[in-house]
Amino acid sequence: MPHHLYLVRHGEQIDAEHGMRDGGLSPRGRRQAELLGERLGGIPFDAAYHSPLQRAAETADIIATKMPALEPEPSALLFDCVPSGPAPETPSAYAPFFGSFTELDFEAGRAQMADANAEFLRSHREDRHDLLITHNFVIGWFVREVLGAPEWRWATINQANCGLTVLTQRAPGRPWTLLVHNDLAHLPPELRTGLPEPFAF
Ligand SMILES: O=C(O)[C@H](O)COP(=O)(O)O
Repeated sequence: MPHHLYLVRHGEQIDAEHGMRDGGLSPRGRRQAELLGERLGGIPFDAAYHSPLQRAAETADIIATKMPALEPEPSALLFDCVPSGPAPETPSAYAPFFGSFTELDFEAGRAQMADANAEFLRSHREDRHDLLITHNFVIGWFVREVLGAPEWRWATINQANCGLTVLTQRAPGRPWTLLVHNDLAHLPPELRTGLPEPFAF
């Protein structure tokens, strides 16, 4: 009775590099979403949820055009957030990264992600496939959670636009496993965007 949770980062946002807070997808982002939709087309999803932000909602709409039975719904649990702050054991090299956020960000983010984990990682008795279309930090936190890694590790787990990450629970009550992380096989090199470091693979 496996339960598969497919985590997808939204497609490339228009003007993201200029710091726009939210916006629609760029032409490249729309193409990323189309190709991801084609890749996921054969999966019998039970449900799909997306962050309410425009870049995630548009990605969900495009993916859904490839799967007419799928009706993605917005979920505030998938909103972009900062899942937690640094802890005493956080390596000092990460201090500048966390320094751009506030205690309020950390508090709200941790509460949101606790609710998101409780909702989307709960056990089901039947086979299940759920699709979540969300943000880089949110996916990093889910991966950290199932690996049992220290909280600050979410900041070091990154995904490209329309990269595919899959978490699986083989049966109710069994541990969640990381089956796939940031798989980009459906995207040609010119559509692999959204990671801070240059990458070409
Ligand atoms: O990684 C980040 O900076 C935030 O989570 C925003 O990511 P997004 O581009 O996936 O929305």
